[in-house]
Amino acid sequence: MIRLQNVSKTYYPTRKSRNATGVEALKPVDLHVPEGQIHGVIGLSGAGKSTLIRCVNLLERPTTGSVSVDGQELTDLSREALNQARHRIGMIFQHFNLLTSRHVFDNVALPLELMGVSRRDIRDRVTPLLELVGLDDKADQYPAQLSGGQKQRVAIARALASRPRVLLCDEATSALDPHTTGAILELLRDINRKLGLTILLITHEMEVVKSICHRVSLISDGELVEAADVGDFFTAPATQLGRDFLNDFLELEPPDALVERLEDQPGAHSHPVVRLAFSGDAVSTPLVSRLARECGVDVSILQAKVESIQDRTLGLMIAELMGDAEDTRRALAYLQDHDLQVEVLGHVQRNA
Ligand SMILES: Nc1ncnc2c1ncn2[C@@H]1O[C@H](COP(=O)(O)OP(=O)(O)OP(=O)(O)O)[C@@H](O)[C@H]1O
Repeated sequence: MIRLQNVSKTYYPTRKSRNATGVEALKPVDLHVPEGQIHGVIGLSGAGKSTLIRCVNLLERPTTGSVSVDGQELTDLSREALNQARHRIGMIFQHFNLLTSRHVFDNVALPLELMGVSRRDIRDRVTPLLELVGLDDKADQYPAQLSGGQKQRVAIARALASRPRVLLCDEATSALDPHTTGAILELLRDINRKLGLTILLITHEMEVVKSICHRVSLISDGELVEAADVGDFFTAPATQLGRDFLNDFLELEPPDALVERLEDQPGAHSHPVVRLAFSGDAVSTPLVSRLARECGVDVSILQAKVESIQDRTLGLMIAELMGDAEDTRRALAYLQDHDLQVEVLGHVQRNA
């Protein structure tokens, strides 16, 4: 449904300064979001998320590459044809971008007015949309009279007015409290299911990815460095940045007192400290007793938790494996053989 090929964006100070050094916000990226999927792009501030999503509806014109939405190449279109094509691409923003002088009904009606739709057809379209987003009793209120969550609901209804095939969400919940964020994400999931709408969203919050995305891409310094189904990403991120996002989200870091004692290299009397992630059958395996029985190592659990990521269960643990060098080596091999993700955080002297 959305296909970016070789899309890059360099910002130059002025239109005529292409020979000057610009800011390379997006390096050439490829991205494919199939119909009906919710795809999240996550990254740190300044990574290029907004630039990427704004290239999809050409709010930013890419410096290179092709952008195709619903089978239509957008970069070749005339201004008028592009305006037509944009009716099929709704967008919502972090700060809602509502017109303060129009009440709720007229905010939602705006794109239809611009399309020249009759007043009667507008009523027939806007009324069920307000019901869909749960604001049918607020039609005559002004944005200033609404909460943040309600404003975003108006923005969602407005984005849906032209019956788009695709919805772009630019940090749509970043200005909302956690409870309201949950409600808006629930609404987006509902819309995705009911209308079969394809959604591309950008966020810096793992909670958003965990709650509603089917697939996620990680953006860093203008590059898409990792892409995975959400269950896989939360179980075994492929990059260090992915692991950092996951660990921050799960708040699973070794205690500070232990970090200070960690050494990179094993010593004659040190033990490895490991971070383990396990999903599927491994969650219900009596791991600790098996390591003791089969490998002869004792396991000191420093932190552990179990998370539900959509339909998967993810177990996480930080543990010290205590035994001689040969036994701990066997224990690490045992864990890897049983499909656990094992990261050795360092080594700690037993009697330090
Ligand atoms: N109009 C612009 N002119 C010049 N540089 C820009 C422009 N817009 C963005 N940039 C630069 O491009 C890079 C990527 O910015 P972008 O806004 O896409 O990142 P982001 O991941 O959305 O960040 P944030 O989460 O903070 O909004 C940054 O270095 C930014 O300073």
